[in-house]
Amino acid sequence: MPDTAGAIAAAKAIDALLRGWPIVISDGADRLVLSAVETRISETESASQCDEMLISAARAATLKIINQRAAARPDAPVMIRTMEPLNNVAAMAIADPAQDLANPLKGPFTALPLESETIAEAAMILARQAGLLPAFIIEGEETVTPQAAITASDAKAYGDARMLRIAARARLPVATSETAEIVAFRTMADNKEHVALVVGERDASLPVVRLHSECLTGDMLGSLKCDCGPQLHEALKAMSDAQWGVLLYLRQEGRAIGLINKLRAYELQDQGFDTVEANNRLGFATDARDFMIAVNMLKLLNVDQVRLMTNNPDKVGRLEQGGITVVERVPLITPDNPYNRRYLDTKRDRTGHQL
Ligand SMILES: Nc1nc2c(ncn2[C@@H]2O[C@H](COP(=O)(O)OP(=O)(O)OP(=O)(O)O)[C@@H](O)[C@H]2O)c(=O)[nH]1
Ligand SMILES: [Zn+2]
Repeated sequence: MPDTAGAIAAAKAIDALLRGWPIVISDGADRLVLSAVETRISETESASQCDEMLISAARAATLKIINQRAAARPDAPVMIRTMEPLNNVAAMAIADPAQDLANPLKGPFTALPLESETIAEAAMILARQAGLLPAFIIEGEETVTPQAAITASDAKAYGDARMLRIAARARLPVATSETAEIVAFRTMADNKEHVALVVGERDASLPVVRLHSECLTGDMLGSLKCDCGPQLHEALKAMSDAQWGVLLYLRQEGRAIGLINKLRAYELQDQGFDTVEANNRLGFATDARDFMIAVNMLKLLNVDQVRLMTNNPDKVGRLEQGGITVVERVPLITPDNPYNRRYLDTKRDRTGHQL
């Protein structure tokens, strides 16, 4: 059964974090009151200073802070204390790797024992779901009033792909096919409007299917840094050439770290890091996408066998795990250019793309 109460608590917590309000995350005996560094608003002067922060393992490694809790897993978030109280600007410099070159000297810090790894990890999940940098200020219980309360396990209920349903469908003639239908999905677990375009007339043949993750820069602005725009158009053309096909337009911008964090990753790429290193340095997984959303969209469309257009074997594996049979993988190779060559090389060499 989908966890409705958990999803509601998570949605409220994410909303509060985006507004700069403190939240409380609890887990059994432990609780932590925290605000996202990026949006934190301090209502009173006394609340504006802080000396404890929760940061990602990757960020701690970059700042050369060793997790001092012997039992902690190497990728567990790290709690730090600064010598001097910090204001929001100084806290942001600790949180954001983009400022490292301009502002290399930070600290000294002490790593504190992490009372609850589960709470710390829940905070990291909420930051990613909110599209915020995964860095938090620990607030004093007596100085702030939390605006949302959530348990660590509720954080994991957010985005539960099972809560998806078809909300609207309509004919949508497009440039590559006059017989296309758009199907929009709604989920109460997040506020993302995922969409499918069913191209052509459904028949007994296996559909060509493309899972396309949102890329504002590539899809809309013609960015040359990635292959998304050309892949989108190539896929639509392939679907009209075949008898029919289904394009899923998944609202997982930046491999699900959100547009702003993706642009932060671009800033790091301008400094020399590749797409994988940039994600990791920001404190995110290399690929944070949840393909169960795609699985459930296909099931709601009564599509359970596909010819999948992708170069990414991980997409094939994740669809199969969800119960969709990938009868064939159809490569989707688009021309490279001087701006996306390194990105494509990294996909081939580090994330197993067959390019
Ligand atoms: N975080 C991050 N996301 C990126 C970057 N470049 C592109 N993206 C995102 O990556 C996603 C690309 O998704 P897809 O083309 O569906 O997937 P893929 O894993 O490349 O696999 P293919 O099916 O072979 O294209 C989009 O959400 C883009 O916004 C980057 O440098 N950093
Ligand atoms: Zn792109």
